[in-house]
Amino acid sequence: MTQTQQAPDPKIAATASPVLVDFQSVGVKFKATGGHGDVLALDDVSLTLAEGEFVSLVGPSGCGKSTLLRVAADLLAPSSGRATVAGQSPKAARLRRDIGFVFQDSALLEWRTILANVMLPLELQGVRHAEREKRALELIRLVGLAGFERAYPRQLSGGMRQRASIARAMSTAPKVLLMDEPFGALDQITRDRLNMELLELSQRQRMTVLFVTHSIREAILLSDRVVVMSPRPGRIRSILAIDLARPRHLAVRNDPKFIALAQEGLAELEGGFEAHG
Ligand SMILES: Nc1ncnc2c1ncn2[C@@H]1O[C@H](COP(=O)(O)OP(=O)(O)OP(=O)(O)O)[C@@H](O)[C@H]1O
Repeated sequence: MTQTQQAPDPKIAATASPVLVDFQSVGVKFKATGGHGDVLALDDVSLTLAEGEFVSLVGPSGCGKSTLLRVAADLLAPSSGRATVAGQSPKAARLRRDIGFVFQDSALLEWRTILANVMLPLELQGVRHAEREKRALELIRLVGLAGFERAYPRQLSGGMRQRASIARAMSTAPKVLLMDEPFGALDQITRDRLNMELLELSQRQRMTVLFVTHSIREAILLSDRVVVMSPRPGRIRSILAIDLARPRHLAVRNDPKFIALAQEGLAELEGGFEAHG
């Protein structure tokens, strides 16, 4: 295999802010099942996210993007290397509710109202009822769902459900938000709108976000850095620094700088395929 692995540019990785997510030579191997050999899903992935940074992972299907997120979320232990979140193990970070997770499917509890869904993590944390209701109502307003507190998930559109699941993930004021293709199932206009809202929210709350998407344009629109991964075994192929001014609006996609970055990102993705094939 002639795959090249560009070393991440230290200039873009280094910032003065503390490191919030740290992957050190992370490898994940899934054990053989039912006639299939072992699957090396991730190989030697090192990546750090500084506080307040928005980093996206892009790469072909099966390159290990979700696997990397699952390592940070303590849903999966790495086979080699280590990960820390907010200076502790992912498990400790999860128990302290320093991690918020948003999936592609909103994963809301259908039998609970939107308010009760958003309050759930606080309930598990033992926060008093009055306090958790106050916080949940604020978040519901923040994500643009005021008026739908008593609605059930099935009464909401896909975009509204994703807003609710973002509010729920933010309810414990996590230090790190992990988002796995949160807008992948939405139509383009709803997706654009939620991208704008997430841009604003992440800026305002100075959130540290690790975001998985298949769309290089979505990644560039939102991120400070875009990590391009190569096909299995997933490795970091290159890292693009997105030096577009903030606050950003959808119109930035017409900016020649944006177009050049999108071309570069696409070339990196295609290069990964060619090197692999
Ligand atoms: N629990 C598991 N057991 C065995 N193999 C797994 C398991 N979870 C993931 N894999 C394999 O690991 C590889 C990486 O999967 P992962 O879901 O992380 O990829 P991805 O980049 O997120 O893909 P997609 O873009 O399609 O969501 C894939 O080959 C997948 O089949």
